[in-house]
Amino acid sequence: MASIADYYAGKNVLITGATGFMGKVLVEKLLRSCPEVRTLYLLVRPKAGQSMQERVSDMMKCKLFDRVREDNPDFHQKIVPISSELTQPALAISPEDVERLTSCVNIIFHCAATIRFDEPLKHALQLNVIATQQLLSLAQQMHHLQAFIHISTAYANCNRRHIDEIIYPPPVEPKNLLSAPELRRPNTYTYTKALAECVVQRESSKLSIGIIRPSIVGASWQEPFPGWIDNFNGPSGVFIAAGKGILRTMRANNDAVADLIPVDVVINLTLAAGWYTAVHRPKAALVYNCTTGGINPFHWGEIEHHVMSSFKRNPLEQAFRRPNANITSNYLMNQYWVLVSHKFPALIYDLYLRLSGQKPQMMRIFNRLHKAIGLLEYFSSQDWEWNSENMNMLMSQLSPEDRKTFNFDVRQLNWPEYIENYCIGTKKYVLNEDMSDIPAARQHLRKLRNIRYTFNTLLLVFIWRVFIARSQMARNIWYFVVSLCFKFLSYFRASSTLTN
Ligand SMILES: CCCCCCCCCCCCCCCCCCCC(=O)SCCNC(=O)CCNC(=O)[C@H](O)C(C)(C)COP(=O)(O)OP(=O)(O)OC[C@H]1O[C@@H](n2cnc3c(N)ncnc32)[C@H](O)[C@@H]1OP(=O)(O)O
Ligand SMILES: NC(=O)C1=CN([C@@H]2O[C@H](COP(=O)(O)OP(=O)(O)OC[C@H]3O[C@@H](n4cnc5c(N)ncnc54)[C@H](OP(=O)(O)O)[C@@H]3O)[C@@H](O)[C@H]2O)C=CC1
Repeated sequence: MASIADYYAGKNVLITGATGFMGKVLVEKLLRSCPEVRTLYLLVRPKAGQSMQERVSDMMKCKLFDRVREDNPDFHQKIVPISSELTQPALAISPEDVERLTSCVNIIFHCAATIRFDEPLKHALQLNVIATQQLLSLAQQMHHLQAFIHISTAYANCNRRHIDEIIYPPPVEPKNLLSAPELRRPNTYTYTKALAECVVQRESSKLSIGIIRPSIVGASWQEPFPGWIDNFNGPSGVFIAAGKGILRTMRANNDAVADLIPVDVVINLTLAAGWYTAVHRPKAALVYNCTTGGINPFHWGEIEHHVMSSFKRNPLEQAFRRPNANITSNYLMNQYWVLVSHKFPALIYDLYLRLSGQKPQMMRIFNRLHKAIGLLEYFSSQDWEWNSENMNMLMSQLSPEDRKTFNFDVRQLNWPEYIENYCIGTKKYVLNEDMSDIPAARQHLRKLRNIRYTFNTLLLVFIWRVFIARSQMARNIWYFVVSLCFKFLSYFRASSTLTN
């Protein structure tokens, strides 16, 4: 049987969502590990005043593509951007481009989606469901299509505890989308991704389909280099906020499995699934739960520990406070720490900003942070069990060489090392901070520690003074404690003089 790279040789690949986090890693890996691939057609929209060509050229200049650039400086010749706005009728692809795509595309990777948890339902449906339906219709017109790979999420069925590699009945009949009475999901994202799976499954008699369900996608593990990450989504924003000393408490279950999956693992599995689907043409859509919890579990409590110690070793610049965050599943305890460790320092800092003639901002930052954290807590407070038989089956189908090149064996993942690289990745690639500034960042943390000691001492003295001034009993206790200390001191001094 052909190896994965041999299969992709000479193939025309269509990718949606190529400018996104996972799309970029997919494009990079295809170009690097399948150098004979013919053309990558990327459906891209103009955005923020940039044309689609400008966006794609900028993307290819990014550090992520350094290794590909080294291997083949002309790699951009294989990339053809196609203008498309997925929320428009017929995906807003010009008739000439439709003609071109239908005559040559061999495999489709559909990554585009809105992944915001607070997306208005109408827009989430438009992009995650209706655009998927339209892409499937386009796929059916393609004369040489061999596989359609849809990227879903492991949380599409998060209303269940145990999740098999099957498509469950939709939360509502997709045809009656806009009259949905209630979501029965924590957000519009998971709801619309569940609907999209049904829409995809319904075409599986006409197309060869694979559905990839990653859990919480994090920084790269190994490829193209460890720790690559470019956004604040999911845990990345939480890690950064904790590393900056802003986030000190969050509601999460220490003992619940943190089902993080490195982005390169997801992409390797996706490419392998594309190969398998095209070569074996399974009769029904195969679903691949792409998760770590059942294979190499790691828990939120352990993540907290490793994130904190990593940011103490490699601090972020200009931290607000020393990184020291705790997670708790207790609602009241969390509320207490929110008050003491978030709101109180924010108030004091905003007061300082006001007094120094600057605009207060900390309370606003905390309000946004609490909104974001509130949306994530559903996922960090409980666990799920995913069946990953198809992932294992796929691994068993790969040659030893492909198993190395397209490695998705998460049993080999060393979590502490991964988390360390992840935290360093957020520093280098999300915040664009230089590693050479670490000594200055450490110095800043020492300054913060001294400020805290001074503040705490002054606060203690102030409280005690107020207390002593008002209560005879407090004064008596104070004199008693002080005289006891003196007695102990003179006892130890006397006994040490005797022994000498
Ligand atoms: C106590 C700490 C210990 C650490 C250990 C414990 C860690 C527990 C972590 C738990 C994490 C659990 C995560 C579970 C997620 C599972 C989900 C299922 C997986 C998936 O299938 S999809 C991927 C997940 N999707 C997301 O994560 C999207 C969630 N985000 C949103 O929905 C919105 O961004 C949000 C949160 C509603 C905020 O919206 P809004 O206020 O409108 O802000 P913007 O998104 O427009 O962003 C504006 C601007 O701010 C930047 N930004 C965003 N977040 C942060 C941040 N945390 N810190 C700093 N800056 C941030 C953002 O990039 C934008 O910048 P621009 O320059 O682009 O304007
Ligand atoms: N990140 C995660 O933790 C997880 C992600 N997934 C799934 O993986 C896939 C990729 O996610 P991820 O890369 O993180 O998401 P990103 O938000 O980083 O990327 C989304 C992509 O979709 C494109 N897109 C959005 N709206 C449109 C539109 N109207 N027209 C054309 N393109 C559009 C974006 O293009 P543009 O640059 O123009 O905005 C971007 O390329 C999604 O299907 C998601 O559901 C699943 C599990 C976890």
